[in-house]
Amino acid sequence: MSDIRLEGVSKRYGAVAAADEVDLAVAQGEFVTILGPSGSGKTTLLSLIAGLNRPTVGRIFIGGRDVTDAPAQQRNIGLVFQSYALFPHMTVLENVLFPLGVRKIGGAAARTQALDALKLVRLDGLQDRRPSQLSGGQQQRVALARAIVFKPDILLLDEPLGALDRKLREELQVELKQLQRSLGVTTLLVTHDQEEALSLSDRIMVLDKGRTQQVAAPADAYLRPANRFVAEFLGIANFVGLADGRTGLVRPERVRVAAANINGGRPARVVETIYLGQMVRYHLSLVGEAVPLVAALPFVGKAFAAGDEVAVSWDTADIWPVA
Ligand SMILES: Nc1ncnc2c1ncn2[C@@H]1O[C@H](COP(=O)(O)OP(=O)(O)OP(=O)(O)O)[C@@H](O)[C@H]1O
Repeated sequence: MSDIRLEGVSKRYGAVAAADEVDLAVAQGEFVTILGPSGSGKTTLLSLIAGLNRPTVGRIFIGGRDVTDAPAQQRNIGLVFQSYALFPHMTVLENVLFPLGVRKIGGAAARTQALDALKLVRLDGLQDRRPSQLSGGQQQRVALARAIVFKPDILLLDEPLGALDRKLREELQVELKQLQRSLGVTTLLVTHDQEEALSLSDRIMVLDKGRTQQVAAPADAYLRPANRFVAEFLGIANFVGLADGRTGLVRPERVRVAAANINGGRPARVVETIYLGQMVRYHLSLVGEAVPLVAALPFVGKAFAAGDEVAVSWDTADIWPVA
């Protein structure tokens, strides 16, 4: 049974369809990420599921129950936003106790539950501090503890790591994934960060202008995108002409680059070499066709330089036709 189900959900603001006939089924315990550019309707979808907003048409089901007209407080959902939205005058513990109080859970039981949640997000020992005495990453952990402390059926996360620097963000991504898996809580995450979506999720949903472009496992969407928009949104996309007149996608990791005089391939010139640490990225131009091409290869101590003539090739199995 699906834990979250959207059936033909639309949300219109005048002429703008922030959500446009969206269907989605999220399984119990699944981690689905909603990905799309700014204004594509990601936050709108979360707010409809949370009950902070009503769809113009369509139905929303949680745990098989039609909640389309149910108020937010009847949905047992944990929410985390990019702005931590902690209560500044309360301690960490009081912040985490808050949703329990709302649910009439108090006393020693509540305290134990809150301290357990703080332990899960690795904040044990900091319960008496105020939010202003915590780092951004710690504050977001408090927000996460507050969202899980009452054992929600569903966790909705709207750009929860958006305000953090890259390194901390990557650390918290791993923690978030582990926490989600250990709790087994059905989770919907909103992000505009492709890497975050690809690395964290069981499935991703790509949105554009309120419409679903694709719902698929990360590797599927990356290598077999439903259309050109998804291909370009999920990473660097090389488009090559196919013999039958169609266009094919080849991802940079699937492009081989060799010295020009070695075993065939198509002649190309290196336009730019970008060293990325473990990887090196070549911006290439196919000779005679002026077709730009990007290749990403593991860096093994030696790289081609701008101006070098090289030979590029790829396996036909690595080409995906796109509309
Ligand atoms: N209350 C509102 N009134 C009018 N239009 C709105 C309202 N809320 C959202 N919209 C519009 O709906 C569309 C989708 O907005 P939404 O915030 O869901 O996008 P998003 O993908 O979350 O964007 P971002 O990544 O920038 O947060 C946008 O065109 C936005 O301007």
